[in-house]
Amino acid sequence: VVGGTEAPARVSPPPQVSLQYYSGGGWYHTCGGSLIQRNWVMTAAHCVNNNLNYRVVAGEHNLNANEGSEQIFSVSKIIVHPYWNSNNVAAGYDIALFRLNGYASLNGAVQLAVLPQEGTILPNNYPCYITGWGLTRSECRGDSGGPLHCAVNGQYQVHGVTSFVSSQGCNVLRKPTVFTRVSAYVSWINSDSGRS
Ligand SMILES: CC(C)C[C@H](NC(=O)[C@H](CCCC[NH3+])NC(=O)C(F)(F)F)C(=O)Nc1ccc(C(C)C)cc1
Repeated sequence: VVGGTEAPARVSPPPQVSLQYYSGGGWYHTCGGSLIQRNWVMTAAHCVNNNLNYRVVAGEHNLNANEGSEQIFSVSKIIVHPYWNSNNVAAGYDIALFRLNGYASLNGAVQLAVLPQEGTILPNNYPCYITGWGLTRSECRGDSGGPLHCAVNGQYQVHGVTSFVSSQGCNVLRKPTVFTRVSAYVSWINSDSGRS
């Protein structure tokens, strides 16, 4: 995130998770995600590389410190939207679901995302914010897949999944960040993640 501020610890705990991959003996943050059920995470399809071994960390605040609130899960299943085409991010469908090998405990640091009503489109200039551990200067890489939080009737909902920015970088005039509109995928999410 460019021009952001550190999240107030433990205040309105976001459903933000860190998606990490294993390489050369260590785990690396690669994308954000949102906890949508105790054992399901929603992220961007462009975050998925089938050659990588992933884990999900919920209750993460400082990536480089163990703060005691972290809950770490391996991933038992990855569902990428069937229409996702990695050669055409502009076409959309940049959304994927990770099933966790366990159930997150919900507490002060770990909460579920509230998804919007199917089809909801917020008015222009509606105030929303993004969270993530992405880079804060050159690119914003690492924020991909993370949540766009918008308050509706006093309740924060995850309306977007961070998808892409201009190839000139993250904070370019007249080149807005593009999010996958979650409300267009609510039935797909509910059917694939076994939600009622
Ligand atoms: C150096 C970085 C900033 C390049 C930039 N990267 C991105 O936008 C990446 C991944 C995009 C998925 C497609 N591979 N996403 C992000 O950085 C995110 F904004 F999500 F955090 C990009 O590819 N942008 C892009 C890609 C395709 C288009 C088509 C619409 C032409 C436009 C911009």
